[in-house]
Amino acid sequence: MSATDTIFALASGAGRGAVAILRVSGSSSGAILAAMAGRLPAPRVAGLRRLRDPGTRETLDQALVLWFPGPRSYTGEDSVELHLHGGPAVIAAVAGALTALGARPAEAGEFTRRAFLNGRMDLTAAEGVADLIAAETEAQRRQALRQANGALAALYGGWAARLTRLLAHQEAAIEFAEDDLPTDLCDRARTGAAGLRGEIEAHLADGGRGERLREGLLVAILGAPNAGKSSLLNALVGREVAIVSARAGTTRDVVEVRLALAGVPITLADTAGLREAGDEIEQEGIRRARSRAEEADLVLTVFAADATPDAETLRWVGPDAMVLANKADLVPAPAMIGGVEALAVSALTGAGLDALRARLTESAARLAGASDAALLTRPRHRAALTEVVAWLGDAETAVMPELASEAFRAALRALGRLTGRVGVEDILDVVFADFCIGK
Ligand SMILES: Nc1nc2c(ncn2[C@@H]2O[C@H](COP(=O)(O)OP(=O)(O)OP(=O)(O)O)[C@@H](O)[C@H]2O)c(=O)[nH]1
Ligand SMILES: [K+]
Ligand SMILES: [Mg+2]
Repeated sequence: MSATDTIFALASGAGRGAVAILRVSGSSSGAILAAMAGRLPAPRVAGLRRLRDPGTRETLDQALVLWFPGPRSYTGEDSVELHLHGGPAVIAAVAGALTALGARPAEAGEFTRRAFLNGRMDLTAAEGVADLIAAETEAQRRQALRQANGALAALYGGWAARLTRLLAHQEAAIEFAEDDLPTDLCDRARTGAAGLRGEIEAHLADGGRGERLREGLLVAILGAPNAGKSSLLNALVGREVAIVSARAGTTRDVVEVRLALAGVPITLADTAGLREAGDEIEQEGIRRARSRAEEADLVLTVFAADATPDAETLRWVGPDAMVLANKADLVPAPAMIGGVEALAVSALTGAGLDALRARLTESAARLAGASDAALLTRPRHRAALTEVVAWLGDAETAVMPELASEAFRAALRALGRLTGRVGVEDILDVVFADFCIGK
């Protein structure tokens, strides 16, 4: 598999459709299009063409074709789009012709990988493209689109440029210590490092919202047997997803449903009622309930209003929990449980469920909702930036200019791994631009 092959792939969804789009990229794209369609249309303007089999000259389809000469294409290479009639036989015939003309099927992500390699986007933008395709909700779409359009690339690219400048200053201070360059270069680098570190730390202190929005929230419903957990799950999604019965210990496995609130995808998990008794199977269910609750971004801790709060469930009253007093139709619900305000609800009558939905929506928005800021979205981003912060701290406290220099270099490498680009040439450019050393 060579990166210089001409590749093709179905860009539209698989199966029957009105239109199917085959995308071709690589240096032979133009020649392949000419062999199949005759005259090339003007760049980036759709043209109607008969596509012919290169061997038999049989017409395979009448198609709209587009010609994108590089570098002004998605991949940066010469590219072609074929808008075909969307039947499987048409697609297969045209794909066969493309193969006969020397193109090969693309691997997963290969178009975007080429776009990255050709400098059309940085790594974070490429990730944004992947997220955009995977986006299930409005808020996810917005976040992914922003990243695909280069919001993180711009932010991190700006930091890399500043870091490069700091390194250049530091290097100049070492190299030209005898010359009449400003003697406070080291101090300036140190101050600059502290400023940059502060900005990156502020970016990191986002409560994990971007990552949570990308992955979706996990909300676990926890409580004693018969508190009404499964009834609540069903009432919240408006379907009989989980089995409800008057027998304690009905739910054994974790039952999960997907929903979206505030544009945030949520997995709502109903779990086995917490208690010491029960058979082996129920105990395994309870173990799973606890482990799901531990992973959860938010726990709905459910008590039955007509029962004394049990110690087992009271342990799950905390800062990441929302306390519910269910069965409020039976008795007046306590205002507080375990020292925390309890929301009175009834899965049976639906009372309080609107308030619960509003509280959940609020939490979803707070934990992961859409933001105008460019948020980091992957653990990879967090790890790299945390490393940059540590190196900047080292640069600030370095006892020798050479050590500060090394720390700046390491910070730049970490940032370069994040965006997928960093070069020594950049550093040389800045040194010469800033100080006119050859003069
Ligand atoms: N009156 C009243 N009954 C309810 C309410 N919610 C649930 N129930 C009843 O309480 C019983 C238990 O409900 P479930 O939803 O199965 O309770 P659970 O917490 O999932 O129970 P386990 O799965 O056994 O842990 C059923 O008979 C429900 O009909 C409510 O708000 N009011
Ligand atoms: K039950
Ligand atoms: Mg249940």
